[in-house]
Amino acid sequence: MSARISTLAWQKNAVHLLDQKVLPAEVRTLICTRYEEVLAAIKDLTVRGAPAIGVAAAMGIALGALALPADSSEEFQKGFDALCDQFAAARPTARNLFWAIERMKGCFAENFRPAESVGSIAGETAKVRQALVVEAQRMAEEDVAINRRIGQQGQILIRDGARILTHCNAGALATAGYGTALGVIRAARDAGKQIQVFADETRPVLQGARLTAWELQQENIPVTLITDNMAGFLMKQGRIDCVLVGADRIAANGDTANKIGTYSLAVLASAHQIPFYIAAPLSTIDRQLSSGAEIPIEERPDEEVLAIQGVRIAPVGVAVYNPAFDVTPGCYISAIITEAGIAQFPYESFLEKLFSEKS
Ligand SMILES: CSC[C@H]1O[C@H](OP(=O)(O)O)[C@H](O)[C@@H]1O
Repeated sequence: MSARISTLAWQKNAVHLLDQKVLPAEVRTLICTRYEEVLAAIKDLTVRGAPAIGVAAAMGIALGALALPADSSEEFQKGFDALCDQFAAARPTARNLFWAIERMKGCFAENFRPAESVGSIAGETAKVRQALVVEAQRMAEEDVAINRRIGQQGQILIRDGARILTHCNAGALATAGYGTALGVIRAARDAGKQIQVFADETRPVLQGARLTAWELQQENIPVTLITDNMAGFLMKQGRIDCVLVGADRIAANGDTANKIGTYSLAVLASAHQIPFYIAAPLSTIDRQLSSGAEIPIEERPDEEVLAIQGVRIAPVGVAVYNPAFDVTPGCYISAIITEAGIAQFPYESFLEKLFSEKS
């Protein structure tokens, strides 16, 4: 077994982030001592993946709160709210980012009592600052436990000998550990099932080629790298038994936003009668959205399409379109695997049932 991949960690009032921009060529940790560094790391994909950016934002907010000026209760509250607003603007699609910020706001509200006098402000804010650190660390631990439960739930869908196609990276690197889609793969492996994975390279920034292939190799899980345009050919050859991917935001009707290219895979899987599975924690589900039409789709810098790891591959001046996600309608999704159980179409009722059973 490889050493556990440490995607992110809180250590001695600093946030340690495995720098995913340089994997697999280099295994480098970015040590953030200021919240601005965590914020920048979310924006530039140093840390990425819906659950991972949620936990990273929580740790970034806790880090920022340690340095908030507090000459008065109002100043401290305003500073905290501004911190949360900055992280909420980092990336628009992953529901987990906003879910994590809401958790941190709840922790603040639960622990902060406006000081009666200037003299007591220090004591008041010290308590809140520590509570936020504890909450961020708790979210990281909870995420790993949730992913393990997703793995246990989902592995029953994976037969012995299964050939699984995955897209992007929904592994330990996209979470606080263990992974969602790759968590199901780990659980199936641990249940003694012989599986093999086909990993889409996932343009433009190659999370599949650089991250999923590397992550599975660390644990000797058989993985074959393919380019994104090969998936249909393998399905036609009868070499894929199921598609298994993560998610960034799931609407109440099961419509799911995930890395660009996921929708194409879902349509191809449907055309070939291949099961198409989403693995995601309940914190990815946005019950306020009735359908995927309302999910904000992030558009990212042209440079991600124009170059690969800094090497230009397109002519200067060419127009670029770079949506980071697409939305797969629930009718193309065979099952949504969560820590509370497996939902199937029609998703409104199934997902509501999972939430009610969890609470
Ligand atoms: C377990 S969620 C992983 C999810 O996030 C990825 O997007 P990005 O790498 O841009 O953060 C991708 O959509 C994955 O499926």
